[in-house]
Amino acid sequence: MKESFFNIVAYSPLYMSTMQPAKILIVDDDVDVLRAARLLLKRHFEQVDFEKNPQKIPYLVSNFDYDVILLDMNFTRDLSSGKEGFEWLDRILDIKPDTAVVLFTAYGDVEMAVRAIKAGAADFVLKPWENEKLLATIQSAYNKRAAKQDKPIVATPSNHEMIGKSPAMQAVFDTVSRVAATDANILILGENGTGKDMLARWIHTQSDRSSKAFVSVDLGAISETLFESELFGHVKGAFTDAREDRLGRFEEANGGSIFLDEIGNISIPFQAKLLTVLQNRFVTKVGSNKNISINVRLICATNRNIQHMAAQHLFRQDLLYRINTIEINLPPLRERQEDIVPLAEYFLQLYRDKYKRPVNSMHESLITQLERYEWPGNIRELQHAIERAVILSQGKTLQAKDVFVKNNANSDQAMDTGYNLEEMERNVISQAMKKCNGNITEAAKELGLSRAALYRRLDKYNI
Ligand SMILES: Nc1ncnc2c1ncn2[C@@H]1O[C@H](COP(=O)(O)OP(=O)(O)OP(=O)(O)O)[C@@H](O)[C@H]1O
Repeated sequence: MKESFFNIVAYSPLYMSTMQPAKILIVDDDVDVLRAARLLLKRHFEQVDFEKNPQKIPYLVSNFDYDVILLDMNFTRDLSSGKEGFEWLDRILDIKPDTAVVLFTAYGDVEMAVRAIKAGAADFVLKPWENEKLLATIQSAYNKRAAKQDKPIVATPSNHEMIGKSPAMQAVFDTVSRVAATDANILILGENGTGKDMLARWIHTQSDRSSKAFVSVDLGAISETLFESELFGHVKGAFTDAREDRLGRFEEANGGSIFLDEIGNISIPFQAKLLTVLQNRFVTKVGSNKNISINVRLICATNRNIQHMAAQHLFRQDLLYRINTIEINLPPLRERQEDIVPLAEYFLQLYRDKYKRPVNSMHESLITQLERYEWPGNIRELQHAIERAVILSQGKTLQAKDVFVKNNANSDQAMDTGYNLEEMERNVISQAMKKCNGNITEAAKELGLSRAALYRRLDKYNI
């Protein structure tokens, strides 16, 4: 069948051993979005179809058993209200009530997405998306559906190898090898970008639960109104718009692991609710009085000084005792210098292959600068810097100027002082990140931005 971005291209699954057994449909009227999302998803999921025209949705949903539908909220008829998204969500759920619908949402439409979740959508993803987040969201939506249908649940794919030859990282790996197979609760501490999420996934894959779900929840991104419904689920009719029963994240993770990221960010009342669930080992859906027992391995993470928070009564000491049976500290990159070059080499290989660039080595002066720089955004910053440099590089050897654009290794004065607005925004964000030692939540506060908005800009500027 000829490939065209205006029609569905193929309904036949591609069977590959590394593929996840999910059938995905993407519906969006933006051809570039379709193209980019499909390119990414087809590397991970067995069948990825796409459709530009939403009118075809009823036919497709009735005839093909999609696990997950990635649905735009606005098509051309009505550019920004999201009304069409709601109508199509309703149609899909009328035809196949158990389809997991993930909404594509422009930044600024988050309130609307929250309403959509209450109306039965599985989740939402902000456009432009972060690849890892999009993959994790689709995986999680698939797992939710699989759990309802008794289908096999798959672990979230991890794209990367975990690098670390420094004594600090060797000690971390040693701890992980001893505790992964136990069911001990683990608390991972570390600045933003130090690899907490990656380590949590790694622990899961090393555990006996690896064939079951790994469910990641960013507690910092869940609004207070959605907290309980998101974590514990709700029953049909629990509130206006609750048109279907909703599986909570704990139930979704049953048998596997749940990763509660940014645990230091939840309010005291929700800390109490979480503690009750962890103590009793059952959840109660919003609107129900039935207890559902859960069997999950708990991994939590935070970039905040949680002991200090507990001392100041900002975090419940009893909850802290529950979650930190084993505490793992991921040191900032500046404290594990031995890892900088191996990581840079690893990312160089990764992006050279991904973008098919000729570059294959790093100049000595670049190595010196990499080791001298403080890396306030830690591994994420290094990864983005190398990715950008590989894309822009001309020759076979990566030079210092390719990585440290207008920014010499250690100094703040190295920031560009021109009047280009984008450059100025980039510089202000870099400075805020430095000032807050790479802490996204604090930098976002400092800049008057939401975390999501800051993440988008960090991505945009490859900071
Ligand atoms: N040891 C490592 N080896 C290779 N890549 C790594 C390593 N640690 C982290 N990364 C990569 O760095 C990026 C940031 O890691 P991750 O998201 O796990 O950090 P984090 O501490 O959870 O960040 P945040 O607190 O901001 O959510 C990811 O792309 C991850 O794949």
